[in-house]
Order: sequence, then C-alpha cells, then structure tokens
Amino acid sequence: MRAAHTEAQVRDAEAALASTLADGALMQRAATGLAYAVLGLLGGAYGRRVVLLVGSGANGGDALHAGALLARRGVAVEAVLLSEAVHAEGLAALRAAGGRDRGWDGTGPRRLPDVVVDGIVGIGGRPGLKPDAAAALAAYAPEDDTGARPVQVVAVDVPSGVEVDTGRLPDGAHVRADLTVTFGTHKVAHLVDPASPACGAVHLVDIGLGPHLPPADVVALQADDVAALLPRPGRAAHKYTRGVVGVRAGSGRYPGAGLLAVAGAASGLAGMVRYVGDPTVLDRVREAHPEVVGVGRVQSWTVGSGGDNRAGAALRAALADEVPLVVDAEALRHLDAPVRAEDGSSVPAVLTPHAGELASLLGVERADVEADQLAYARRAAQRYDTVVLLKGPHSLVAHPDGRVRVNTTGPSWLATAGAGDVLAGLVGALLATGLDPFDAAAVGSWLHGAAATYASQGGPIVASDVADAVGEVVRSLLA
Ligand SMILES: NC(=O)C1=CN([C@@H]2O[C@H](COP(=O)(O)OP(=O)(O)OC[C@H]3O[C@@H](n4cnc5c(N)ncnc54)[C@H](O)[C@@H]3O)[C@@H](O)[C@H]2O)[C@@H](O)CC1
Ligand SMILES: Nc1ncnc2c1ncn2[C@@H]1O[C@H](COP(=O)(O)OP(=O)(O)O)[C@@H](O)[C@H]1O
Ligand SMILES: [K+]
Repeated sequence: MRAAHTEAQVRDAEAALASTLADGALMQRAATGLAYAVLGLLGGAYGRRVVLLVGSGANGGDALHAGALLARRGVAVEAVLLSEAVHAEGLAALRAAGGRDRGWDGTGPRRLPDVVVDGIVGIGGRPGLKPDAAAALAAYAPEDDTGARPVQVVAVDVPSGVEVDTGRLPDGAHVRADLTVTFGTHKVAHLVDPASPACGAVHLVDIGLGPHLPPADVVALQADDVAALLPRPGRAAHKYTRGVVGVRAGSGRYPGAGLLAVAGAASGLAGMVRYVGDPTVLDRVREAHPEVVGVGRVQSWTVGSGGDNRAGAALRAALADEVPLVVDAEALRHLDAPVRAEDGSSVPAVLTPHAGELASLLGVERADVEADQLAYARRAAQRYDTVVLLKGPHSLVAHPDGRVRVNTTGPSWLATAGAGDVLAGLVGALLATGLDPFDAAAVGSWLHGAAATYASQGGPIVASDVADAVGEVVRSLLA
C-alpha cells in the first residue's frame, strides 16, 4: 500500500520522531537520500553541474545539505538563494564543501546545468511561486513551446507551488519536476490529479517516520494489496457460491456498450453473468459470450452503460433487488441522493462517473471537478452516501467516511471509447463475488488499468482488448 499523508500528519510525526534524535538528524537523512537520487540521475559526479534553487525554509535546507554532499563528491554545485534568510547550517555546509552561492539578480546562467534542484518550498509552502522563483526557474530550466526542457528538474519533497494536501494546482506558476524525492511518506499531491503529473517520478526516502504516522486517508493499492483482496474459488465452489452478476446495459442506440459491460463482467471472476435488456443486444451478447444467460437471481447488478431513456427504469428494477450495484453512465442521471432502495433501506453501490458526469451529479462545472478531484469525489460519496469511482488518469475511489483510494495503473491509451463500460462490468463482477463496494471499486479499477497496460504494450488499444487482458493480469497476480 502506498500511503499519502497530509502536511499536519507529517509535522506531528516528524516532531515525535525528532524528539528521539539529535538535532538536525532528520534533515541529514532527507538530504542524503536526495543527494543519492540526484547522483543517480546525473549518472556520475565529475564534470556534472547542479543548481539549487533555495527558499527560506527547511526545504531549502534539505537542498543545501544535499548540495554539500554532491559538492564533496565532485559535482559543481551552485545555490541560487531566493531569500535573504536561508537555512544557515545548510549554507555553511555547502560553502565548506566547496559549493558556490549567489543571490537572484535576474540574470540567468551562461551555461545551463544538468540538473536543477527545487528547494524553493516544501510542505510549508503557500500555493504558487513568487515572481523571483518563477523567473529563476525559467532561466535555469527553460522550456520550449512544447514544454520540452534540456535540464532535468528534481523537486525536494514536493514540486514547489502545488497544493500539497488537495492535489490542486495554483492559478499561477508551479514547478514541473522530472523527479520528486520525498521523505518519510508520500504526500497527497504525489498521487492525486491534477498535481500528480507535476511530480514526475516519485522516489520515497525512508527517514524513520513510519512508526509515528497515523493510518492514511489517501492510499494507492499496489499489486500485493490487490492480490490479497482477489476472490478465489474454494474447493467446494459452484457457480452460484462464486456469485452471479447481472448486466442491464446497452440499448438499440448503443448496443456495443452492452457487449463491453458484459465483456468486463465475464472476466471469469464471478461464477455467472446474466444479461437483461434490449433483445437485439441480447442476441449479440449470446453470440459473443455463449456462457451468458438471461433473467434470474443475481448477487449484483451493473446498470446504465450505453443506456437510453429506459435507464431510469433499469436502475429502479436493479435497486428493487436490494443487491449491491454499479451505477454507470445513463443510470447516473436517475439517481436520488442518498442512494436508497424503494423501501428506504440503503443499498451498497458504486457510482462510476467521469468528471463530466460527476459535475452533473453535483450541479457544478466539469472544469471545477477536474481542478479539485479529491474534494469533489469525497463530496459526491458523502452526498450519495455510497462509494464513488471518479474515472480519469488517476481514478479516485471515495468512501463516504472520507477515505480515498487512488488508482495509478493504466496508460493514456486507456482513454478510449467503451473502456468505462468494461470497468462497470468488471466492478459488478467483483461485487457479485462478495467484495464490499470500496474494495470492488479499487480492485476493479486497478485490474482495469493493469489489463490496459498489458494489452497496450506501449501502443494503441480498444476497449475489448482491455476486457480480454483481465484474465492474464489476474493470473499473474495469483502466480
Ligand atoms: N516534515 C518532515 O518530516 C521533514 C521535513 N523536511 C523538509 O522540511 C520541509 C518543510 O520545511 P518548512 O516547514 O521550513 O517549510 P518550507 O521550506 O516548505 O517553506 C516555508 C518557508 O517558505 C516561505 N514560503 C511559503 N510559501 C512560499 C511561496 N509560495 N513562495 C516563497 N516562499 C514561501 C515561508 O514564509 C517559510 O519561510 C519539507 O517539505 C521537507 O523538505 C526534511 O528536512 C526532513 C523531514
Ligand atoms: N488519460 C488517461 N489515462 C489513463 N486512463 C484513463 C485516461 N483517461 C481515461 N482513462 C480511463 O479510461 C476509462 C474511460 O471511461 P469513460 O470515461 O467512461 O469512457 P467511455 O464512456 O467511452 O467508456 C476510465 O476507466 C478512465 O479511468
Ligand atoms: K520543493
């Protein structure tokens, strides 16, 4: 499990740990990890040039101490001091190691460095960059019109300027890193969009914080977590004990969505798949998936993918069964908040909106959702009193109690028509096996992204390729 903590949680844990250690020991651990990560990126020390952009706080202190270590190894290190008052010990260490420093006077370098280290601000930073910091960054790590850069940027702890606890980007400038070296635990911005791409690759340095950290509200499941949650048929299993998933999706207008939702549901994880809906879709489903049967009892429903104006009726019919369900696409438009069965009892559900659909659910603009995904996913989970899977490059699975699981699997090629239908069927199948909605949504989303990676191999895919690859991903997890 990759855990992401907030600034306040990190500060409390750091205070508890620091009280057991000599002064400055924590910063030394952080700076040493940072320096070795930079050395790795440089591929050597002699003849390499590193510039440190240094702000007023401990983040700048980390950069200066790491710079001292790099200078002792033979790297040419120059610190650009963006504040009158930078970390004094760090600056003394850099100078003693032979590193140079200068203030920012608006003039850039004669020759660009190999790496720029962003020690402008860390978890104590306010969003955005001051004009001096933005100008120094542009001078030392210039970008062309396409955003390409000849210089690699390494962020200390977080890319300066991003909102650490929310994953939001500021209105103004922020650092865009190739590598972020963070300490003790991940921060929310490392996982959550739109901030996470600004971090580049994220490298975690162990500084001994672990025992002092509380359970994280924001986590990302890893392969071993998913493997542990996967349903496995017992020796005495039969198709009904493994769970039956029903699919009410597709329509005369969008028959393919019905087929794709069935393809996701027919991943082999549940014992049986039923299709209920448009007769022309049913014929095509039977042709493509001879194992799929019609009306009968189910342990879960997937409703709405590619639906038409009958999606509301399909949703009501599914809710009446009072089994867990996935509510996708068209069916989302017919939901009441909170999600309840007709008799008012709560029904375990997973809503699977993309940003546009989540915006409609909450009566806000799509751009607002995209800018503040964590907050809106949580708000929807609370308002609908159910698990919400907000789909995107890093999908979020939000629980009404505030916990969030971020899914980091899946290539950009997964942004292809019908991929969401496959996901809805897959999560429905996992619900049928007995996983609770929070686990089913997180496991389904992880498998879906991993299957896309497996099918893509770095190239284009279509939605049915993703469904076809789920079995292979499950097999490799179980091996
Ligand atoms: N908390 C921890 O566990 C550890 C923290 N360390 C480092 O300490 C950092 C936190 O240090 P600090 O609390 O000193 O805070 P920061 O270094 O993140 O920044 C705070 C300073 O920057 C100024 N500032 C705030 N926003 C600004 C902006 N937008 N532009 C320019 N200046 C701005 C503030 O006035 C303050 O002086 C962490 O990110 C990490 O790099 C590590 O040394 C070791 C372990
Ligand atoms: N840029 C991206 N990178 C990775 N995965 C993505 C990206 N954009 C979308 N996805 C994933 O692709 C799927 C698209 O689903 P959806 O938006 O419902 O499309 P459709 O309705 O065409 O099926 C979701 O699982 C989503 O998480
Ligand atoms: K930083």
